[in-house]
Amino acid sequence: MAQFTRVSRSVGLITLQNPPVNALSAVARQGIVDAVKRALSDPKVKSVVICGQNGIFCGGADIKEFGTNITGPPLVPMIHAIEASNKPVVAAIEGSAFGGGLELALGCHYRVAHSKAKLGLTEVTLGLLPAAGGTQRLPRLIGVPAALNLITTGRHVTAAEALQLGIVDQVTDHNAVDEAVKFALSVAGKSLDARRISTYPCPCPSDVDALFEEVMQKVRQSARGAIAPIACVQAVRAAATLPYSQGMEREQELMATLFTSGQARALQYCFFAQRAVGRWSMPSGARWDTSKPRSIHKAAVIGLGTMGRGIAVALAQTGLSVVAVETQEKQFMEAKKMVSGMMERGAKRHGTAPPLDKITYSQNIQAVADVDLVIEAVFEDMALKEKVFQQLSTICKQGTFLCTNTSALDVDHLASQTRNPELVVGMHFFAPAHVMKLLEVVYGPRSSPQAVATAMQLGKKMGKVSVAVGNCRGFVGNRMLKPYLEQALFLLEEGATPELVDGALEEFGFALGVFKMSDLSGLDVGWKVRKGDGLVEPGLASGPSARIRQGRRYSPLGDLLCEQGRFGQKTGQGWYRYDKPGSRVPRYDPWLHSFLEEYRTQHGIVARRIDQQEVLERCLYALINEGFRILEDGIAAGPEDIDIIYVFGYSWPRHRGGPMFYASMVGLAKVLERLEHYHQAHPDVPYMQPCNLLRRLVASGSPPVHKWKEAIKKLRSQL
Ligand SMILES: CC(C)(COP(=O)(O)OP(=O)(O)OC[C@H]1O[C@@H](n2cnc3c(N)ncnc32)[C@H](O)[C@@H]1OP(=O)(O)O)[C@@H](O)C(=O)NCCC(=O)NCCSC(=O)C[C@@H](O)CCCCCCCCCCCCC(=O)O
Repeated sequence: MAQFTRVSRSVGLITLQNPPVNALSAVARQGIVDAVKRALSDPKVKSVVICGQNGIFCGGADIKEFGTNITGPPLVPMIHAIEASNKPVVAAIEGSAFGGGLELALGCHYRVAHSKAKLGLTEVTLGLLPAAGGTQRLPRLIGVPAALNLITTGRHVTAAEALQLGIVDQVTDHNAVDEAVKFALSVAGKSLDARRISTYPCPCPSDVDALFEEVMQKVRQSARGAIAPIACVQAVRAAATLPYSQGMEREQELMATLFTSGQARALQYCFFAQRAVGRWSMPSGARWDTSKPRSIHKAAVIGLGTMGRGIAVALAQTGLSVVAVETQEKQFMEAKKMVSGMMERGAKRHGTAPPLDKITYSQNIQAVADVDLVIEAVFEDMALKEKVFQQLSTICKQGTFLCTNTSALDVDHLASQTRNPELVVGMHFFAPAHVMKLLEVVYGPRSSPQAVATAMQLGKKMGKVSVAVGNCRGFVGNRMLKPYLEQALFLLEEGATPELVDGALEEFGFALGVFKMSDLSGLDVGWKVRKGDGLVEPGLASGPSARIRQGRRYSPLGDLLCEQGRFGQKTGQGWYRYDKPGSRVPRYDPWLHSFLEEYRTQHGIVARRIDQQEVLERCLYALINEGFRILEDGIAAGPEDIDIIYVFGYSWPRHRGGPMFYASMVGLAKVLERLEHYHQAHPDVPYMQPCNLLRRLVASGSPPVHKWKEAIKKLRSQL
């Protein structure tokens, strides 16, 4: 797990060998300890280089070991031994040096990085802090403000930035190991007194208290309830105010609290879930590893509204040739300008050239005749989409994949409009499409495994986290959103306010509560869908039947707001009031509160006191219950798929691990009991009726979330 060789006569080369990322597992740590001992005791070795095999230095501690009984030599003394060595040790950093990997490099006396390498103390993203001396060495090396920035965000820095910050001593475009060996030869025999970072004083601004107070305030605001960033600040504060050994003690103390926390479990679950969703499977048995994607060189986007523009930019940024089609003159001219602007701003941020020449624009759909894949992004209207798919089926060359960016409509029905339904899949992007990381790839019963594999691969190329899901109304994300939104409206009817409901959800960790989010997306979007579903009845009718539609409880509150022209931010009024149309800061709206009171009086509802716990239980458990139904129906292959969709697409707080993980943390029996309670209280709300799968999981002893897939398979086979 760590190979020792002698190179250039006097350099001991230690190569970490733990594929795929050279994580510091117990065996790897033992390997390093043994190799270092060997290097230090070999009189022919005058200096040492540590590198990783296969072009990656080290991905840090082995996350799979967390939560198990950790054996093997601990990291901290191992790194101390390297730092204390009287022979110079040089880290040769290629690929990545993350977490414990960078901490290992900081224990070395010198660091040489390849120009393409990335470095970072990423522990905070896993609910931890850099506990192998990272919080104590980095501020001593680069100063408190820069270290705080890196440690509290887990941000990756390029080799160039690392050089500028002083994290590395040299950056090379050549082979980093060869360069590190040359470097090691040049420093052999030199004094190491000034190279042991733990002995450095911590460079600190004069008013430490004010600095940390300010940083803590900022971190608390952006952490949305996550505890690790706060512990990171506390640990760096120890570096700034205590001698190194006491700082190390504080680092360990803080790590001990984080290490066993539910948040760390949730964040580490998300890390693995994000990778697991790439290993997709379909109920037909088709899988990621047996389905070969086709290469896409040229793609088209049909419809250059908000979504189409974002998709065109995202495609062009991957280097594909893109044909962007918009048939309406006014929209066409506006879209061309907007798309160029979006690409220019993106390029400026990344310091690259905008890929303007990658896109050709046309007002004629015939322009897509020779593309390999089309993404239709016209208005969300089935009749219009049907027409587009019929046209595409005749215009496009043989074998072109036809994708729809619908957010809820029936992908299989669209496939039925074409000659080759096996080439049709949904690619559901989230707005803004060139920014949001999530992509739902929706397969219908006739979609071929190759079409799914191609869409998944294209998503990956676009930098998206792609999740393959089955075809149903709203797919996974929007289907689960419906009961969540519905509960929020029922709570308003019963006595809550938008401020109370949003406050509870934001305290839980959502970036925006449900009403602020609705104002942002536009209330008219859902209104149009409800009209299409025959749910909207104009006017403020009274009597018990006014709040029943299609045999179930219905709240017309959203419809009533839309009738008043209150569409949210864009009209300056929605669930909140805004200073002017397009403003983003929601303000308390006395009109809305009187309107709610009037509404309750009209319907004979006596407002009652609703607390935050009821808000969370009703909104979140209704959403989770639908998640179980989705698993039961086979629309999502496993809980990880749902959780990743919610974390990346719906701002579910990552430190809570996604809705299904959260349910497992709360306890399935508790979720079931609360759903039963609310269903009894509201028998006319079918979403509150506990799903069979949830009942059966509870009956089978509430297996942990990573065993649900297996349990569901078993339950299915028993039917
Ligand atoms: C490295 C990457 C950038 C590579 O990306 P790439 O896209 O190439 O590949 P993948 O991401 O797909 O990964 C491939 C494969 O490898 C798995 N993997 C990746 N990293 C790790 C890892 N660190 N450990 C294990 N496995 C890993 C990944 O899951 C994939 O496999 P899969 O089967 O899932 O497909 C990228 O992978 C990446 O970013 N990795 C994570 C980097 C990272 O964040 N590292 C930090 C790790 S945490 C750490 O280092 C902590 C340190 O500070 C050490 C602290 C010492 C702690 C000691 C314990 C103290 C206990 C104290 C408490 C005591 C309590 C008490 O008192 O009782």
